[in-house]
Amino acid sequence: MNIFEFPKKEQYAEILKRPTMSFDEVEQKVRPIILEVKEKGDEALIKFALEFDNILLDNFKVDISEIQNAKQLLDIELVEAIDQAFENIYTFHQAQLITENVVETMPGVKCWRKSVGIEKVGIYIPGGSAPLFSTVLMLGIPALIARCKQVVLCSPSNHPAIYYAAHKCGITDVFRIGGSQAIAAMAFGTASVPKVYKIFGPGNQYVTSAKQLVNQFGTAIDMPAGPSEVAVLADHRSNPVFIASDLLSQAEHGPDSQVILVADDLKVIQATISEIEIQLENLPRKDIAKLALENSKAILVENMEIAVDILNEYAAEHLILSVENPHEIADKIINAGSIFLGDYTPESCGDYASGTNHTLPTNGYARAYSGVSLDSFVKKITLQQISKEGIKNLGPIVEKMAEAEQLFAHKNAVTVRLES
Ligand SMILES: NC(=O)c1ccc[n+]([C@@H]2O[C@H](COP(=O)([O-])OP(=O)(O)OC[C@H]3O[C@@H](n4cnc5c(N)ncnc54)[C@H](O)[C@@H]3O)[C@@H](O)[C@H]2O)c1
Ligand SMILES: N[C@H](CO)Cc1c[nH]c[nH+]1
Ligand SMILES: [Zn+2]
Repeated sequence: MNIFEFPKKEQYAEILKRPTMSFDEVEQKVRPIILEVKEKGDEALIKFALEFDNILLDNFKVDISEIQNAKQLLDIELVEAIDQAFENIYTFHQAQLITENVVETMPGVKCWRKSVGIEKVGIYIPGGSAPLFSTVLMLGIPALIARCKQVVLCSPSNHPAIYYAAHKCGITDVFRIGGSQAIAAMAFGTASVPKVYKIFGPGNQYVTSAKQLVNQFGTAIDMPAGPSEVAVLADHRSNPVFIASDLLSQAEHGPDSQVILVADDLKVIQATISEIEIQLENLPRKDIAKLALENSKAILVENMEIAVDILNEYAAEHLILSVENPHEIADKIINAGSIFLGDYTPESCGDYASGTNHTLPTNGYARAYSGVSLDSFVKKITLQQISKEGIKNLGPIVEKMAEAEQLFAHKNAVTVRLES
């Protein structure tokens, strides 16, 4: 992890570059996969499962009995942990249900909205290097609350915890398919896999690029949620043991993950880097984490104002504010997927069980995108009703505007009513 001391503003972009492949580079690999699945359906899925996942499957659909009986294969403590995480995530997302007000914009002109769950959704659960069953909860729970009628789940992993979490969320359409081919299968549909309207879920660069590509063919997506990243802001009083553990928690996701430490105290940076070396040795995924650390940076700044500038430019997926006054700093952050305040809020808690969603925008997309929430699974339909009194109040305004746009049929739709 290289240290950059007091960088100038014009150096920020170079220092904060992500280690991911360029969009064109990944797209070149992914586009042919997508097109082959579109054209050949299940036949292409069988070929790619063998090529990329080394599995020979003739049936991708997971038997319902495997989903119903998965709990029995899990250790009881894990079942209890999943159950509690389910409760917390459910509670946080259910609180996002809002009652829409009917707004009277002019006397007799009433406008309102209703939320409707997207009928058919697809959720991708990463499973290439680790079976991320927590992601089933993060996507399955809001889909359940939104009352999406059909939820299709694809994952390259057949870990029973994925199936147990799916069972808890009422998901029965589960397919053992991974990577960009899974995204294409859900976008276009195949003989085995139903076509959906919107695809959700994190994944590696191939998965993320595939989502962006199928979006061009007309399937909606949540957002680009690629290789995990975290930025930590520390000050003189931060605990290097805590910070090192937080940085490593995201570094272990994959070699293309990135972690960033910003601090106004060189001693804290140095102590954190030493601590990373110590903690790394005990991690089973230390080789992966080491590679991610090669892409990672520590930045020494003059003060917290500059730190905030850098963090807003970086737009981290996760931002931990391990500082004396985290609320004050959080108020100044405008670009981040999810913010963790104080010394006792490790990002891992948001990854699994505090309640917030862990499917978040990476690679700087937090400048414009939000993470997954209940809203991601619903459409808001606007409704309006205008009374006879209302058309008298609003009609002349619409007539005037329609005439100015030279759209006389528009004007007439009002005029015939005003004259009736
Ligand atoms: N942003 C978020 O919200 C978030 C949340 C959780 C995880 N993640 C990220 O998800 C990712 C999970 O990655 P993963 O690889 O473990 O699992 P994954 O399920 O995303 O990808 C595995 C699939 O990639 C495909 N693949 C592998 N090599 C390929 C190649 N050379 N060409 C084409 N396809 C190939 C395979 O089909 C395989 O099934 C990590 O990067 C992690 O950081 C992000
Ligand atoms: N940190 C990931 C989001 O970037 C989510 C996750 C799942 N399991 C562990 N972590
Ligand atoms: Zn994580």
